[in-house]
Amino acid sequence: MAVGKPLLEAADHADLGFHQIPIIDMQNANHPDFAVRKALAQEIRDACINVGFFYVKNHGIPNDKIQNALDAAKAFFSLPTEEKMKIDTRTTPNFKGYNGLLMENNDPANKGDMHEGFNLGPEELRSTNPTGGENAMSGANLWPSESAIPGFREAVLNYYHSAVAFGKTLFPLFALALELPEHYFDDKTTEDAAIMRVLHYPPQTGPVDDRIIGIGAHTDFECFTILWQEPNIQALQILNANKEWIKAPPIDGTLVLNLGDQFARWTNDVFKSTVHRAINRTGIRRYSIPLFFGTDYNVKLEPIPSCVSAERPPRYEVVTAGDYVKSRLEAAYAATK
Ligand SMILES: O=C(O)CCC(=O)C(=O)O
Ligand SMILES: [Fe+2]
Repeated sequence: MAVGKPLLEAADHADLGFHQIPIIDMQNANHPDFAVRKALAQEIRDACINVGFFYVKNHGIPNDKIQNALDAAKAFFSLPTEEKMKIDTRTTPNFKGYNGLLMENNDPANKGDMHEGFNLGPEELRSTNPTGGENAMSGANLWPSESAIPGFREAVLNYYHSAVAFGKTLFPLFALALELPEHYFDDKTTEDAAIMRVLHYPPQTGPVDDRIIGIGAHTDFECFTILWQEPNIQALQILNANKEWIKAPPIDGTLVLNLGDQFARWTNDVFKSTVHRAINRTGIRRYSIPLFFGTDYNVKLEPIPSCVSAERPPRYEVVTAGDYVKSRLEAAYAATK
């Protein structure tokens, strides 16, 4: 176990053959005592170095907001296809709006993902970053009409804002986990660069083509993902270093937290962006709501000094967060075949 070791030493001794995903209690995320926050950051650090996934409990997102977002999702995906297609992602900049089954493909070895989704980003551009403003991911959200689905927008935005607020409390903890000043990411996270997806996975029963699953094997693009998954339905799996798929079942009262490529880039792979996929063979339709939180889109993903050494030289070409996210989205939407 890596507890207590300096950051790079812990990363060099990472144990990536995990079979279990830690559960971390976020009760003390804003505790007034620095030592308490630092201890929590240490727990997070070990999960980030060894697994790249953990569950969070006491995340503070109220249950009724989750339930209302779920009800909104169910109502939205029950709309007639032609209503949903009025907000087809392909008609908008930057993949907002609706994508139908198989319109996206997250694993280039596969044929397409067996889910449909509604995608949104921040409602307004509110960067205070000196490099802020228009960016690679700019573009308004595209909502279904209020008359087609009353209350959808409000329910989805209520959950979005709660999840963004929770996400904002995590950046200082990740900074402490990286032996950085607690507010290191503050000036890099001024615009809430968070994309959310409301997803519906139809059940796949009978013979299933292995190249058409709920969402193909992939890493996420941003710093971290806050994932709500529907209770009692097993679909999410994560890949360990021994190439074993480890189940990540929903656990009551928790959300899944996983790291994405932006953090792998910021940390020069000290934090792991772990491959995962979802397959719904339960016979029951499944809903999930991932929110992907990155650094401001015009910020460059440069490796932070505590994660670079003579033995660990920079591993990635430096690009802006926005260009990175956009290139990955373009690839996912181009790669259905
Ligand atoms: O639905 C899930 O459990 C996973 C979704 C996911 O991995 C994604 O949207 O990136
Ligand atoms: Fe993902």
